[in-house]
Amino acid sequence: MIIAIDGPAASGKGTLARRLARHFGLNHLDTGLLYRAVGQRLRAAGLDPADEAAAVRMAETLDPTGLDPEALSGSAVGEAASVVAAIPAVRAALLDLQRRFAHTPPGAVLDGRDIGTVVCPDAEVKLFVTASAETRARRRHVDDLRIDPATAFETVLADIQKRDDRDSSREVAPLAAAEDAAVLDTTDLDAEGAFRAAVALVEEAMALK
Ligand SMILES: Nc1ncnc2c1ncn2[C@@H]1O[C@H](COP(=O)(O)OP(=O)(O)OP(=O)(O)O)[C@@H](O)[C@H]1O
Ligand SMILES: Nc1ccn([C@@H]2O[C@H](COP(=O)(O)O)[C@@H](O)[C@H]2O)c(=O)n1
Repeated sequence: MIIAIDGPAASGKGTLARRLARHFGLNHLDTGLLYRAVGQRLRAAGLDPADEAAAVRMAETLDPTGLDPEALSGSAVGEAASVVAAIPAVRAALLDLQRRFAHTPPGAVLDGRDIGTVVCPDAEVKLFVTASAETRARRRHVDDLRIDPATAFETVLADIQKRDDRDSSREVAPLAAAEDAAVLDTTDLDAEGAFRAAVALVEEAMALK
């Protein structure tokens, strides 16, 4: 079984994907980490994330094993990831490995922006996880305060909105719900409520197969 989970920044898709993978005995891939790793490699080399040739080189030579979510967290890396993710050749370089992961037994939960639309259009289950920008920023602000206690809520909200705008408006594989995705709005759900709702949606989708 392949479960595709897409949604905007800080919507809770990663949290949900990890729990669903555990619950259904599937592998899990946070595809945002791939774009974050490319962005981070460019930053570490002192290069501009918009440098297309360098970004493609970094994507083509990326070792996807052992990426450290902690080291790749943070808004600066997220911003760089969003810039490299708008480059079609970067996306092309990362496509095969995502598909291979998805199709490796026993199956997988992948979360990102284009899983249901591009990476795994034939996924048995597709969820589009969302929440209001203010709610998402409040959740991410809690994360960011642990790294920098001086982080302002308004900065987190502005970063999220900027990233959403870029991810939704790019020409290739924009952030969008697949036509056959079930939309799960978690604005008024805590993580446990979102998980229960998602399990029900997965079981409903599988019962129809
Ligand atoms: N339903 C929920 N209610 C409250 N907090 C939540 C909920 N789901 C996730 N969170 C918290 O919100 C924050 C963002 O969640 P998470 O990292 O899963 O989002 P994401 O969509 O994967 O983010 P990114 O786009 O950065 O990959 C985390 O601190 C997580 O614990
Ligand atoms: N399938 C995906 C996954 C991610 N991106 C881009 O990477 C950025 C960081 O992703 P997070 O999930 O870790 O926030 C994101 O803003 C996207 O630009 C993508 O394009 N496709």
